[in-house]
Amino acid sequence: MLLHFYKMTGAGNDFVMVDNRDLSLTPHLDAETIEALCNRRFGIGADGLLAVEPSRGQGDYRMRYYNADGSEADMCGNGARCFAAFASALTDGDLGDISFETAAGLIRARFEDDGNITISLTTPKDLQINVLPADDTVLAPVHFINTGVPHAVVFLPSVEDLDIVEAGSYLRYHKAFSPAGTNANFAAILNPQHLQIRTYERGIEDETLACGTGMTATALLHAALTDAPSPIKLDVAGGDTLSIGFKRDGLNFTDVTLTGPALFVFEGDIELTGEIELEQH
Ligand SMILES: N[C@@H](CCC[C@H](N)C(=O)O)C(=O)O
Repeated sequence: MLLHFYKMTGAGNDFVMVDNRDLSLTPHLDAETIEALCNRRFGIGADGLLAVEPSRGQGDYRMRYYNADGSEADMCGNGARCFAAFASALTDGDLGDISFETAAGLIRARFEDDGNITISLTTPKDLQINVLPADDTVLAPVHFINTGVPHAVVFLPSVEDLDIVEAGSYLRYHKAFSPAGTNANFAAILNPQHLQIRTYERGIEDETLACGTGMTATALLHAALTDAPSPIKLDVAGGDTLSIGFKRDGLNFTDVTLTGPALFVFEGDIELTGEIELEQH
């Protein structure tokens, strides 16, 4: 079977995008196939795959997100911006606001005049300060919040030279976060409203160049710990700077937004047996 796909990137977090509005792809979107499509040496190469599906009652569409290892996750922040642009383009949208269901809840997307996209996230939950103490691997106390998917967050004086795979995989598989595991974020405070962040992602099992729900988790925990006001900007490993907005009442956060880019990279067809045939333009 020949699968038509699009490749998009949200601040360096990259995705295979497929149109499954008629649900004809559903039998083909198994974990093994998704892992093969996301493989960077034998497939298209991506951190994950996003499928546009019909709404089941709430919103204009349903967003399905799969990590590069084929596991399905409840939410993806960078993916949600790419999903909004892709779904809007598929339906010749006028780039007006759209909304879509995710397993984490309803997400709204707004297309900004500068080309960025702002998504409104679901209300974060399970905020915990000092879940784990500093030790030889993570070097500072570990905090936690679920911003659609689980995130551990560690604030350090610098994240430039940190071994993210070592520290990230340690937290990702730590018994404190089992059985679901967690994504792991490491951030340095540049000024009260500006952070630098690096993220190890569950399901990719490596550092990614950006993680939207991870940026959100880190900004909210930073605000909870320091009283920093909204918005908070974050420099990500891919080179972009994104912005998190929120309202806060103590440790409760509402009206959480993530603003950043979503870009088309290329489109093509791939035979699901493995041969890639790119379209000529
Ligand atoms: N890259 C995403 C998060 C994707 C899900 C994550 N890997 C998980 O399994 O929890 C983002 O931009 O939020």
